[in-house]
Amino acid sequence: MPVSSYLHPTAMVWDAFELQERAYFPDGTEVRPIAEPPVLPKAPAGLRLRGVEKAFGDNRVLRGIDLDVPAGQFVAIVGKSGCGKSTLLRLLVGLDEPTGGEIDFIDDGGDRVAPDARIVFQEPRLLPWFSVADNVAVGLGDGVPKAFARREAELVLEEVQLSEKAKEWPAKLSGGQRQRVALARALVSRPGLLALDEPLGALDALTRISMQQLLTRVWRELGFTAVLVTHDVTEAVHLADRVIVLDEGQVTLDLAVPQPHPRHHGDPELALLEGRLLAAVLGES
Ligand SMILES: Nc1ncnc2c1ncn2[C@@H]1O[C@H](COP(=O)(O)OP(=O)(O)OP(=O)(O)O)[C@@H](O)[C@H]1O
Repeated sequence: MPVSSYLHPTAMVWDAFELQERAYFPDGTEVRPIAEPPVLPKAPAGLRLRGVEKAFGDNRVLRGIDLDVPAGQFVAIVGKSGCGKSTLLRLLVGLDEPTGGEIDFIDDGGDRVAPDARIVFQEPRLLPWFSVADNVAVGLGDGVPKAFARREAELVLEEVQLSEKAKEWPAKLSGGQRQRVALARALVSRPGLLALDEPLGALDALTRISMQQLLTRVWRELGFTAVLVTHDVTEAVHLADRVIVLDEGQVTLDLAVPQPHPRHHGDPELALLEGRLLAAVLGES
């Protein structure tokens, strides 16, 4: 039996790439040596939440969330401090379990698919003893051949416009650049869903605007589903197709943002939406 013929085809391509050996698909055809490894093809993953609850002891943080997010949509979640935004995000990416209800990942046709999500936090959480490229490759997990991981890291660093820093140490980067590395690490496995927990919250105003533009571009190019938690309603309406307001663990407003990209600061229609959102967050509507 040909070596590796029991492996998943993608794994065989990795083998061929890493070991420069002959590898075969299950039908016996040889895997051609590849100069350029493929970017992992992934479809966006939509979400279906039904009656999602989360309690910490007596503290009922999420109280029956029902939500449908179509594959490829960009959703922002805003709300007062402590209303449960980060808790909801942690449930979506599997960092915590709901105490009630169901969370399903779905495809375009509404069929359930395997959970496939990554998260970016406010702090980049990079490994200081790894280069930028190696930090990004961490996002592919263990057991991936080094040469393949290196190439994928290079590709995604190009997407976040940081190729020239691939060999640099994280300590040598600016705050915005570190956050771009964290974004690249989350995207390198081409997740179906990207969760963003205040990822721009620690950046200065100008860097924040350029990161918003970068996020929009990367989302449009790669096509994943995005769920962004932010305190900033201006940021929410600039990035998202739809903004959800959470209050005491319940959805109190679900607002579409139909404006096409690129969106401009000072756009009066966006300002109107910001006003509605702010009123809802403050409980004035
Ligand atoms: N691991 C935990 N154990 C106990 N309580 C928790 C835990 N995580 C969150 N909470 C509680 O859940 C509530 C919601 O917290 P969460 O971090 O989701 O709010 P948030 O809306 O993201 O707030 P912020 O905008 O300030 O980040 C808070 O009362 C918090 O104390």
